[in-house]
Amino acid sequence: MNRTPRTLERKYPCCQMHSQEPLSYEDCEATAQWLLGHIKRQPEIAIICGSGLGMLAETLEGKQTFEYGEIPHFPTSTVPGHAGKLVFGDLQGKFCVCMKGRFHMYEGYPLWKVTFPIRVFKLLGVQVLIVTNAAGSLANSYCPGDLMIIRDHINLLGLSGQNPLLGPNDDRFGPRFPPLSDAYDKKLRKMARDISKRLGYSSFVHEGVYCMVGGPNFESVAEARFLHKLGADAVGMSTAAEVVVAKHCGLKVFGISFITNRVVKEYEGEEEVSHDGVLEIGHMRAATLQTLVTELVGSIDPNNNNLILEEKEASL
Ligand SMILES: O=P(O)(O)O[C@H]1O[C@H](CO)[C@@H](O)[C@H]1O
Ligand SMILES: Nc1nc2[nH]cnc2c(=O)[nH]1
Repeated sequence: MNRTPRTLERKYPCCQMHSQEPLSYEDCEATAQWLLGHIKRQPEIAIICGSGLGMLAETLEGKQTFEYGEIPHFPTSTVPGHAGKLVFGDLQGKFCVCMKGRFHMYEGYPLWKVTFPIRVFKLLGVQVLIVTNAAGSLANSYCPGDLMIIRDHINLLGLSGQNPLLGPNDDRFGPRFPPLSDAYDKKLRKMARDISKRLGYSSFVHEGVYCMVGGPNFESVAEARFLHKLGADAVGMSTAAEVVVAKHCGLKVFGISFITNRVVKEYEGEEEVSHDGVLEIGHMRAATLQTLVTELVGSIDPNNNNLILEEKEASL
């Protein structure tokens, strides 16, 4: 039974989504077919731009842009810093699709809706997913403006029963019990580390563990200490659910966090985090993330199981 008050539904259309069944394989196919009917060829690499990191999409050549609202079954973006546009175009000679804005559970979307675009990407022919996000640092050595290659994640929502794969499994996407021990591709991580070295970025590019929480509030001091003790180096409100769905349907994944703030771990501290602050540092300092991701895309051969373009292998 739908218990969402009608006035709420009118104001926040995403509230309606809670009452719907997850979108089916056929719905994903319908969206993919609609997009394939409008684009020149199948994309090989998908990139999700995190909060305030959408400028990467602007660097694609021969851009074709779709508002989320015009794409069948697509949710709409409601968060500042997430433009709500799907951009197709060439980056370093690879045909890419960029989400300029992602969806979050705190917007009122169930996780199957948050992750719907990933399955559409798979059906479009995408082989590699690059996820980016804005995150707060828990590791003492990280500073705002640093980058963190994601080695692994703690999916706090998943551990407590909020998983995008809940419900009947459709084997056409992937297995009922997908393994997640190699979620963030080892070769892509090594490539990114090597590229960071070559670019002279090593002093501010780390590799660590991202923790996904539900949000929308930022962490209390006790929560921040708890997450740090759990083994998380950075925390945010996205990414892990997308990666679960990407791995389920067989995509290779690379993830990177842009550290926008230190998470407050001391009661005496004066710092206070805000979304405006997150966006501001993104605008000021995200060029390094853009350069690293662009170089990585240039080094990937999505059709080679080894993932590395042969001519680039020597220079890495
Ligand atoms: O993860 P992305 O979408 O980059 O955004 C991060 O920034 C927002 C908070 O400022 C939250 O949505 C958090 O998850
Ligand atoms: N949960 C969480 N998300 C963020 N996104 C950007 N910074 C933060 C943060 O400090 N905490």
